[in-house]
Amino acid sequence: MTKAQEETLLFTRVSKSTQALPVSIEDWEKQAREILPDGPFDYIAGGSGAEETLAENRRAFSRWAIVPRMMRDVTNRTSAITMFGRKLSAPIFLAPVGMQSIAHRDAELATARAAAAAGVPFVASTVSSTSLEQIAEAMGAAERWFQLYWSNDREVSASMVKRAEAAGYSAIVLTVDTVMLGWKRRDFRNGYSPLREGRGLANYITDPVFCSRLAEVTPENAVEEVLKNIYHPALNWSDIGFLREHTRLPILVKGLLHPDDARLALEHGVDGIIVSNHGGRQMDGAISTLDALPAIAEVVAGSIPVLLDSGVRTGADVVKAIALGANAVLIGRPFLYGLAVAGEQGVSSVLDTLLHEFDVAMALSGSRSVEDLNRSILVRLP
Ligand SMILES: Cc1cc2nc3c(=O)[nH]c(=O)nc-3n(C[C@H](O)[C@H](O)[C@H](O)COP(=O)(O)O)c2cc1C
Ligand SMILES: O=C(O)C(=O)c1ccccc1
Repeated sequence: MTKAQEETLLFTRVSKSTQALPVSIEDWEKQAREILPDGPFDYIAGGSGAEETLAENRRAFSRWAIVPRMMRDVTNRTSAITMFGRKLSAPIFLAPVGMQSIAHRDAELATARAAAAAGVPFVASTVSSTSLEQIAEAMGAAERWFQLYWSNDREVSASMVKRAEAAGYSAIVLTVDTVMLGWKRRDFRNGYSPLREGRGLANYITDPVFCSRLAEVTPENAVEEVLKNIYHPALNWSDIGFLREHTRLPILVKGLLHPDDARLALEHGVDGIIVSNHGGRQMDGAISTLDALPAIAEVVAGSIPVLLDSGVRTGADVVKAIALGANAVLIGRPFLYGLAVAGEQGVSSVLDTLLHEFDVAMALSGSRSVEDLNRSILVRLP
């Protein structure tokens, strides 16, 4: 980029920022709080228990400082990566988030369109407000993965995975940290349960196997049956074998924090790991993901992709996670705040900011590519 081009970029950004849209995630969150009722806002923003892990996820990023390198000619740089043989424009994904209609009426369709436009992969949740086929249609050929919540009735799991494969999803993300729902005080206080409200039914009531299990397909019956399946404490490593028999797609497990579990994931032929504590919404008191990452990256040693989520908010956060061994990161709440405040445009704006921040952070830390980022530019603060 020439100096003139850079000035133009900066100038457009400055003139754009005179519009009403927020610039920082903190500001997006503030506006979302103003727009949304307490129930949905607290459901999105909150964590489980005393919300210690929720806070710890952010603190962990502050405990690492970037020690940037200079004089490295960062004119020609790229944030592109390759994962499962596919080229992605940046190491940034939208995390699976269910029931997006609680944030905005356009729900997942708005998010999926914004993701497709930005070239950022979208991970569709099992408990989406719109079906995986509708989401696929909104995305055209853009990269999408499907997140599976295991069902006790595993034929339901198999059916959803088959549908995802048919609808052009290119990986399956099995979430393993939610065998039951986390203990969320804010939701008890607000008496709020979007699942009970029937916000996450779309993939279930469009599923032939799921529907065949209902005496009659009514929203009430569907909600009861979903609640029965969402509680699946029997989930264990042997279930990976069952999934493998039903799909040719790469299988990632989401929610690992222990290096011994990473070892087991490799033994069971998993294709990728997402280091996650569910954004501090499941096991409160759990280790932050940034603290859990190095030991897992060491076990995996580059043999399969390792992704991280929970607390990623800025371009510098992305640099830190990658320098500590992640191949990519996912963001959850930030895009939801964008969605709540301004629908598709809000998600686009949050993504645009994060992608540019990452590019600037990479360049200013002295890196030309994602592969250039490593431990040598980080120090752990006392
Ligand atoms: C409102 C909400 C709904 C979520 N729903 C799902 C879900 O359906 N499936 C899943 O695997 N994770 C779900 N998550 C967890 C996210 O995928 C992700 O792990 C987490 O939001 C990352 O942390 P962050 O919000 O700090 O970026 C949800 C998170 C939020 C905030
Ligand atoms: O809210 C969540 O974090 C979540 O993952 C979830 C899980 C099951 C049903 C609804 C939401």
